[in-house]
Amino acid sequence: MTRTLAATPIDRDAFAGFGDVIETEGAPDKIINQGFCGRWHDRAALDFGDGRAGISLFRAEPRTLPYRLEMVERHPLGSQAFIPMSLVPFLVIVAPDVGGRPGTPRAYVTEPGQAINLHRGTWHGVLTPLHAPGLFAVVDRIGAGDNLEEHWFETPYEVA
Ligand SMILES: NC(=O)N[C@@H](O)C(=O)O
Ligand code: NI
Repeated sequence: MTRTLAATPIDRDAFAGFGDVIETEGAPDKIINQGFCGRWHDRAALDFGDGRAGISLFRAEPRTLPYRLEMVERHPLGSQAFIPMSLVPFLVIVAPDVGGRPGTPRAYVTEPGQAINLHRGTWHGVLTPLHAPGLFAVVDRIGAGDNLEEHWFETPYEVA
């Protein structure tokens, strides 16, 4: 048995309680490099607590919809940003915290060129590409301590 969860286009305001949508939206904050480059400056709330920032590369198998969501996780000690290395959409699943457990998840699909940053402690599905090559830069906390808490749903969701 599963529960259905509809994926919708990601909305910056709806996502704000969970994280940041990182994109070249509107005019750049600065024009740099002799006018050849626009800078959309400081677009995510990064938080690494007592650790440090790390950049890792993830190559994840693309998934297809409907996607079976069995687990969400959270990183209590730091934020985590998913930055696709190709201009393709990916699936982002987050959930509110309800008394230390995830509430009803929300599923979003990004636009090509968008990246996301999950705020510290946000319940989320693991990195979920929808298209090859599934290559992402991930900016998250490097440091001591247990920075991973998982929650396995008794009844999985079918994300479509
Ligand atoms: N485990 C790991 O490094 N990645 C997860 O945190 C994830 O959200 O994909
Ligand atoms: Ni994670």
